[in-house]
Amino acid sequence: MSEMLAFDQVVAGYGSAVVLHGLSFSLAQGQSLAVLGRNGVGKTTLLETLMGNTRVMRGAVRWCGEDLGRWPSYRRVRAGLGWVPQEREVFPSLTVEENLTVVARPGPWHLRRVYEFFPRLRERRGNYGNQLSGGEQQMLSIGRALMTNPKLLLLDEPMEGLAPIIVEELARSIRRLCESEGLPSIVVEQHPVLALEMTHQAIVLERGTVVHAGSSAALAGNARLLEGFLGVGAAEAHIHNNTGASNDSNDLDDRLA
Ligand SMILES: Nc1ncnc2c1ncn2[C@@H]1O[C@H](COP(=O)(O)OP(=O)(O)OP(=O)(O)O)[C@@H](O)[C@H]1O
Repeated sequence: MSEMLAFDQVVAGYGSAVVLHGLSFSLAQGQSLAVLGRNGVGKTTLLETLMGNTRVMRGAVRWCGEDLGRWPSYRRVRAGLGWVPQEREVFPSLTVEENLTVVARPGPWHLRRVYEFFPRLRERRGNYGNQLSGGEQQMLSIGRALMTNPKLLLLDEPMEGLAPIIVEELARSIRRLCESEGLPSIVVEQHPVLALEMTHQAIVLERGTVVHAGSSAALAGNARLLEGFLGVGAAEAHIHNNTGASNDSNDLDDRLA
């Protein structure tokens, strides 16, 4: 499989502060990646570096064979990087529909298709950004990234602060984007079990470097590694298995409202 993305010995940070210390990994075309690690190890900084928001001191970031070098963020969006920031950054004084159309770029994703993918957004099309629940805001943030017609979605803790039933629904949507719509993601997540279920490959960061890289399925099945790298014990798996992976859409509607 050909390479889609590679970080090659990247040293990067903010001002004089170095956060990524020679970080390397590569991702093949069509593959989704979970980026895992404890607090403050550089997961968000990896995404910020991909979007051109950090100072890269050494190394290279290659995207579809091109060295991104000093490309500004807007050029990275045009090249196919779809940024879904941790803060969601929905425009509060624009309607759902205006939030979507204001960033539209030509391609297979358009308003109708985004509404088909997230019917909830169609129902809320006339509501302002600040009138939405957390789950709806996250759908809008992902929908807005889809409207830029990306080749890769960058999701920074997409499940943060959401109710378990919404988390499961969003996880299904993100999986569906990759499996049915051919759109892979990089998922930065605090919940490793969930992130591993949503992705093909996984890397674990410690102090700004990669300390483990492999398939998500293999890591999910290795309790010793999970515990060692992330402190994830049987407790999290138990909690996760009880988050209500329900298909009850009425239940979901209630929780989204
Ligand atoms: N804009 C910034 N300026 C200076 N330092 C920053 C900035 N953003 C993050 N950092 C520092 O970089 C380090 C890594 O932060 P980062 O947000 O990438 O970690 P993370 O793995 O995503 O953690 P978390 O899960 O807590 O979000 C931290 O020490 C953080 O304080």
